[in-house]
Amino acid sequence: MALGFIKKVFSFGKDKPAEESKASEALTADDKASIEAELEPHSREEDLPVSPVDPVATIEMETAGGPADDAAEVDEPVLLAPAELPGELGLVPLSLLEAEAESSDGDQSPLPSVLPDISPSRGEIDSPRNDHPLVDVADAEPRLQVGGSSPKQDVGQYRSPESISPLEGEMSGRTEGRNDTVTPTLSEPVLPKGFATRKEAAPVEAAPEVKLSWFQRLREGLSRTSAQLTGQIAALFTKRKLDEATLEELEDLLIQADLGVETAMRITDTLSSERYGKDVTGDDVSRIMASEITKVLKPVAKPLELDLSHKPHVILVVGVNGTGKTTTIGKLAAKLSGSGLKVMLAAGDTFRAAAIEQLKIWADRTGSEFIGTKLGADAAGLAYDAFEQAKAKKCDVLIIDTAGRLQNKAELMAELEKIVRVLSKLDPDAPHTVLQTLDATTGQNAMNQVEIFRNVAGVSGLIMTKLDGTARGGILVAIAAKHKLPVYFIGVGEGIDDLEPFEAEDFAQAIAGVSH
Ligand SMILES: Nc1nc2c(ncn2[C@@H]2O[C@H](COP(=O)(O)OP(=O)(O)OP(=O)(O)O)[C@@H](O)[C@H]2O)c(=O)[nH]1
Repeated sequence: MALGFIKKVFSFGKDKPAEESKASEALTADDKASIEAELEPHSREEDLPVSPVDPVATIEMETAGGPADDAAEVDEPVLLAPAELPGELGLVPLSLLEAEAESSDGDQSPLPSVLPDISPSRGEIDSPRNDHPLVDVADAEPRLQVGGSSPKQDVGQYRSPESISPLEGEMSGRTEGRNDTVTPTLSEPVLPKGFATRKEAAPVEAAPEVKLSWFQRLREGLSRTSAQLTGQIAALFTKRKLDEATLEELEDLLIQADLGVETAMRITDTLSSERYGKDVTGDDVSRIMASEITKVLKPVAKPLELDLSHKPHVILVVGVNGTGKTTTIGKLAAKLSGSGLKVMLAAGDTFRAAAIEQLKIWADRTGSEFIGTKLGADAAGLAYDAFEQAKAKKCDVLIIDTAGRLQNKAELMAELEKIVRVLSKLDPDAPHTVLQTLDATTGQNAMNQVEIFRNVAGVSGLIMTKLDGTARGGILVAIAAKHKLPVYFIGVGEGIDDLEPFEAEDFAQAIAGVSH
C-alpha cells in the first residue's frame, strides 16, 4: 500500500523525462486496457522488479509484523491507474525514484531540519493500521528518506526548504497531519485476548508511623533476652516441684542470660525460700526474678548530678568506639540546653574525621557551642583549650568526646590519662563526671570494657545505649552488682529524644518479661 502511494506520488509530482512523456502519450486506449488487464491478477511480489535489497521491502517486513500479512496489504495500492504509469508499465524501482529525486534537488544542504521528526516509534510501527490514507503516506515517508538505513540516522540528512520538491513537501505536510491524527489512537494499542496493559500500582498510603513509648522500645529491645528466659523457665517448671535440680538448672539459665552469678544466686535463693518443695510456675519465677533484679539495680539508678558552681561542669565521655558516645553527647546536650543551660561540646575524638563532623552537627542541632581541632591533633591539648574557652564563655557544662580505640590499649590509656591530667590542672576536680557508654548489644564484653575504662579514666557513671535494638541487657545487672557504678541514662534510639533516665524497676520488668 505504502509503496504504491510513493510511486503514485512520484509519478505525479516529478517532471517526466521527455522520452518517457512521449512514450506515455503514445499509449492508446487499448494499450492502457491491456496493461490494466495484465496487472490485475498479479501480486506485486510476482511482477514488480523489486531489488533484493529493496529498502521498502525490508522495512515493510520489519515494521508490519511479518511478511505474510504485509504482502497482502502491500498488494492493493500497488495497482496504479495505467494512465499514471510512466514507462512500459509505469513501474520504477523505488531506489531509482529516490536516486532521481535526490539528483533533481541538487545539493544536500546541511541546514537544520525543517521537516518534522517523523521517525516512527516502535509503538507506532507495531500498532494496527488506520484506514486513513494519510497513514500510508506516513508509513512511506520514513522509507523514502531512509533508503534502507535506520530512520533516525536519515533524519539528520534533511534538505533545505528550497531543495524540497513540491511533491515531497506535500508528503511531509501530510505526515504532520497524520501524526496529529493518529498518535492518540496508536499510543493505546488494543491487546489480544488474554493480555492486559500493566498499570502502575496506585501509591499505597503509608500507615501513620506509630511511635512506641520509650518503655515499649526498651521491652522490645530486651524481648530476645526475656522471651528466651521466660520460655526456658516455663519449660523447666512444667509440672515440676521446686527441688535442687530445678534450682540448679534455673541458675544456669540466668547466668547464660548475662545476669551474673551473684544475681542468679539471689534469684534462686529467694525462690527456694518461698517455694521449695511446692509447685512452681514460670510466672512465679518471672515475678521473683523482676523483684530481685530491681533490688540490684535500684542503688545504681541515679540521676546525673551537676555541680554548676564549677562553670563549667566538665563531663568527659569515654567508651569503646561505636558504643554511642557522640550520639549520647548530642542527646545530653539537647536535654541540658533545652532546660536553659549553656553547653559546649568539644570534639576530643581527633582520630576520626567523621566523629568531629558528627559532633559539630549535634552542636548545631542543640544550639551548643562547639570546639574542634584538626584530625590527628593532640586530644589533651583540645580538652585544655575547650575548658578555657568554656570558662571564658561562661558555659554551664562542657562535654568532651574522646576516641575509643581499644585496638591500641596502651595509646588509648596514655591519651585518656593525659586528658584527665590536663583538665585537673585547670580545676583539681575536673573532669567532674566521667561517663562511659556501653552498647547493650555486646553482652559479656561490656563487663571487660567497664573494667578497662574505670582503671584508665576513673569512670564515675554509665549510660547503656542501643537498648532498643536486639539488646542483651542482662549484663547491666551483672555490672551493677559488681561495680556498683551509677547508671544515669539508657539510649532507646538514635533520635535526639531517645535518652531516658535509668529506672531500675522498668528495666528489671522488661528483662523478666513481666508486664508493666
Ligand atoms: N538504635 C540505637 N542506636 C544508637 C544509640 N546510640 C547510638 N546509636 C548509633 O550507634 C552508632 C554509633 O554511635 P556513635 O555515637 O557514633 O558512637 P561513638 O562511640 O561516638 O563512635 P566513635 O565515634 O567511632 O568512637 C551510630 O549509628 C548511632 O546512631 C541508641 O541508643 N540506639
